Amino acid sequence: MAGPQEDQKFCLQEVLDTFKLCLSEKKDVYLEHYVAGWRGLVKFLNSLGSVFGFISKDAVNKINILVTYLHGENGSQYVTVQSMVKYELDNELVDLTKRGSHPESGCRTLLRLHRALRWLELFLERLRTSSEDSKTSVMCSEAYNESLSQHHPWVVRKAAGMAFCVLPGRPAFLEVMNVGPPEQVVAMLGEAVPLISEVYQITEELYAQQNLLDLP
Ligand SMILES: CCCCCCCCCCCCC/C=C/[C@@H](O)[C@H](COP(=O)(O)O)NC(=O)CCCCCCCCCCCCCCC
Repeated sequence: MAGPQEDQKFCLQEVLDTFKLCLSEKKDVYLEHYVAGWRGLVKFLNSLGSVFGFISKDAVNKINILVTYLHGENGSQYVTVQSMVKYELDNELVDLTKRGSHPESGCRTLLRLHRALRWLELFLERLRTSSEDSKTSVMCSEAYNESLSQHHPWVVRKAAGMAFCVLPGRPAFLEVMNVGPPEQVVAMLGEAVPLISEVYQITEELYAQQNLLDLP
């Protein structure tokens, strides 16, 4: 469950470490580490202030759904994203075309986080390559418009846009990552972005193969 962890200080290294642990030797994605990565990111979001509360609340809600499966009686089926997809599809536990008796399947829940991971990848890449005076709010909304926003209704897009406006400037933003001087953050981002991108690609291919990219 999302415990007091979310109140602790964010550290980019920790998120990097969890995403490193995500991939098995045969490139399966471990759900436990995937959700741990998201927990770390939620900590970051919480440290930015209550304006982001509606976003972190939704992320925590989704993390908790997945953790409940992971620790539930069929937890062994949820060890990797690959095994989860197979198990839920084989047992008809996914609403495929419209919301029905399985509105909170692991597959549809993870898909929401997966789409947000693409936003993260685009945003962090912009942050990494930006100049000192670049605006985080612009980088954030560009990344959002290229990815996640397509899946959000107008009202959510509007609220997200308003929240982006109060993001701290680049120097303060890099500082909250608790890595050290900006050059060090940039170097760490150089390590983190490809990792995040690989986890994203593997999940994307799996979902595309199984026709799961539009789950309601
Ligand atoms: C750094 C600034 C953070 C800005 C976050 C950008 C993402 C904006 C997402 C806006 C989501 C609004 C909340 C509602 C979402 C739901 O409607 C929607 C659909 O769910 P449903 O189908 O169950 O109804 N949910 C979602 O799309 C999932 C959103 C999950 C967002 C998690 C965002 C975590 C951000 C972490 C920030 C880390 C910053 C990087 C630091 C290294």
